[in-house]
Amino acid sequence: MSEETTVLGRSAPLDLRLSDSELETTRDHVLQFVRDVVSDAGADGAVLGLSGGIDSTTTAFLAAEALGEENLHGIVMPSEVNAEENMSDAERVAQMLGIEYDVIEIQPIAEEFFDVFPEAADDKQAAGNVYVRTRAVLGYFVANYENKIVLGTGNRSEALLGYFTKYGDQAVDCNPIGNLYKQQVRQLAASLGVPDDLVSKTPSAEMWAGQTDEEEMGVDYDTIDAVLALHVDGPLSKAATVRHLGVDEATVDRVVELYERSEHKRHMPPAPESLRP
Ligand SMILES: Nc1ncnc2c1ncn2[C@@H]1O[C@H](COP(=O)(O)OP(=O)(O)OC[C@H]2O[C@@H]([n+]3cccc(C(=O)O)c3)[C@H](O)[C@@H]2O)[C@@H](O)[C@H]1O
Ligand SMILES: Nc1ncnc2c1ncn2[C@@H]1O[C@H](COP(=O)(O)OP(=O)(O)OP(=O)(O)O)[C@@H](O)[C@H]1O
Ligand SMILES: [Mg+2]
Repeated sequence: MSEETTVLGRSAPLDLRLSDSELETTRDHVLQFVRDVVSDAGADGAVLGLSGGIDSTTTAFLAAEALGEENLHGIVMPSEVNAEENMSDAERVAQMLGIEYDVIEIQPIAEEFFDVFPEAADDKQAAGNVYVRTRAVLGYFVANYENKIVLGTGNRSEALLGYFTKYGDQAVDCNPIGNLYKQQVRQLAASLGVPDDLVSKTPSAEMWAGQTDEEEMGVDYDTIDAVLALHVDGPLSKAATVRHLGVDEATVDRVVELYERSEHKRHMPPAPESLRP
């Protein structure tokens, strides 16, 4: 029933790759999007966090092309939970593109938060979110000063699963790759000339040392993408999705659970309806 497809050297249950012409159209569409957001804001370029991961790398490649490397400012923000290799990859990306970048150590900033509320300092989710939100504050600090916008790096898979920190890495002005599933981000990255080791790197939020997205969510991205495309975004029922992909029902349930319970992250904070008394 299920047909295994190899995508960029990986085995994927559903091949979501774009054709060459679709890829070119998508690239042009994203480049125009970035230019429009910056010019509509009357901004002088954009700032983004560089993590050495595929999402920020792809976004940086696209934005450098859209805006010119002189108008893109990268910030690498290491903490004690970041692997050194990722931080040096982040610098490598900035150097490859020839963009201005700063390295800002955020451990001392996070420590201030941990010191003033030590009860939460050992809670890896709560503490991990402090690193993420600290980066957001710094991104806007630079953007305000330089009259730039903040580029987000969220993709469609993360957005639908709520796999981001509310008002953290999602606190941005736009998400250029926000309509692409993770599998398609990898494909676009490869077509843009992103080095293979970055294209195939294991995704990690790095909120704590050794974290990987797939381990935390309990499902691999290729399966997540397939369930999202067929069932959450698409028209297939749960049973048809299970049959088509050859996955068990619990896997589909898990993806749907992540989608449903993160609904609040995809909306502006609600207020009671106006009673107009
Ligand atoms: N139903 C509801 N209606 C309104 N608000 C609701 C809510 N449920 C929770 N909340 C609020 O949301 C908070 C929880 O959300 P949040 O603070 O985001 O925290 P949470 O979702 O618990 O953690 C963030 C998740 O995103 C992942 N992440 C973060 C950053 C980057 C990446 C990456 O891929 O790089 C991944 C991270 O690994 C973790 O799994 C609660 O403390 C509460 O304030
Ligand atoms: N140490 C860091 N320094 C600077 N920016 C960071 C750092 N960690 C995370 N970020 C920012 O937060 C974003 C969200 O992280 P996320 O892990 O989802 O993306 P990624 O690292 O680019 O790719 P992947 O999901 O494959 O690991 C990053 O793309 C980057 O913009
Ligand atoms: Mg990452």
